[in-house]
Amino acid sequence: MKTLTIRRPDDWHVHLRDGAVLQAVLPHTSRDFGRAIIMPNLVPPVVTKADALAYRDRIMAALPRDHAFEPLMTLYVTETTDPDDLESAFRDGVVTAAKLYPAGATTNSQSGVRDFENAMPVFERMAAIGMPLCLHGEVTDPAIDIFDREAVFIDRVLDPLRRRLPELRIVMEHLTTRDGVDYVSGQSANLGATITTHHLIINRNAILAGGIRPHYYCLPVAKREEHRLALRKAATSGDPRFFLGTDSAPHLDPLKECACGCAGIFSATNTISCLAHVFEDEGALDRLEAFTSLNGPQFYGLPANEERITLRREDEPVVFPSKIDTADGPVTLFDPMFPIHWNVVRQAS
Ligand SMILES: NC(=O)N[C@@H](CC(=O)O)C(=O)O
Ligand SMILES: [Zn+2]
Ligand SMILES: [Zn+2]
Repeated sequence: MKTLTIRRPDDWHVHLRDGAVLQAVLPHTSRDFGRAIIMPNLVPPVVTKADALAYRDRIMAALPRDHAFEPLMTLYVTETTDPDDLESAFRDGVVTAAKLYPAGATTNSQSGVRDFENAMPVFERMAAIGMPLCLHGEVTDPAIDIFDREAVFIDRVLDPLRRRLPELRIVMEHLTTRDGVDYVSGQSANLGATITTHHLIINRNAILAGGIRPHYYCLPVAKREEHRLALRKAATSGDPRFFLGTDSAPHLDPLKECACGCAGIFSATNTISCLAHVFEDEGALDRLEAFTSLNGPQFYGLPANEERITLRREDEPVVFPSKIDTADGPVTLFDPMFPIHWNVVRQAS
């Protein structure tokens, strides 16, 4: 039987939410991942050091006792973020990065930044103290086609910001296009990108296959097949600029299965199994560890996890639940639409 042992992965972009959903989804992340960058787009968002401390406490309180997991907190940048509070949160190790949402770009981004000029003092402080900036990289101009919003963001926002503040460390989150892969590949320093599991597996057809399929809708929206292929090449290349950020983003089923469904795909439960399938398909199982466990810590200046996990290729497909239950209702799990044979071997606890 085929097995693969790798350093314990980290998730460099995850939504854990709060309350009953946090309680239900956290074990799915903390079981397989050693650390994760925790997105701050709660309602209201995590904007101050005090908010981040309180949210971290709620996460730790929800953590199963036998899971060793470190949440790496982030602050949500607004036009009124206080650079001193942000610096203090970073220097005290309360937060690892700050997250910028263009206002209106995605779920709970209404408190985000409208005019980037107003966030420049925050970016300058971050550059000075070496604090990474995570970007939701899509323009919000309604005149721009939704499938072009990432590529236009790179031209209009990311590249000018990089020229103005080349020392600012930036992560282009959930990259979805060949344009993004090409841009990141062409930069020599201070730029990395996360790639989700689902963008390596689906293209935009999945959202509209025989009907509208809300559980394949996320932002940035999945693009054409040529973009998926570029993402697969980047993720499986071993290039240290690309690393895993699952963007596992749970929404209760009724909020997705409706006339104006929320964006977000919940994938924490089967992400590692899906990734092993993708890397095997690409003949790159030997580079899975770089993508899931080495490149991210290297970008963030952290040591790789010392623990290991073992994956085993089962003869029979591994069965995952189609939904998980929370006290607030069900959340549908990402279905990759192929049989999954790779399983994370669970240690008896
Ligand atoms: N990715 C998504 O489709 N949704 C995320 C927000 C985000 O990461 O943009 C969410 O919070 O639900
Ligand atoms: Zn986003
Ligand atoms: Zn996200």
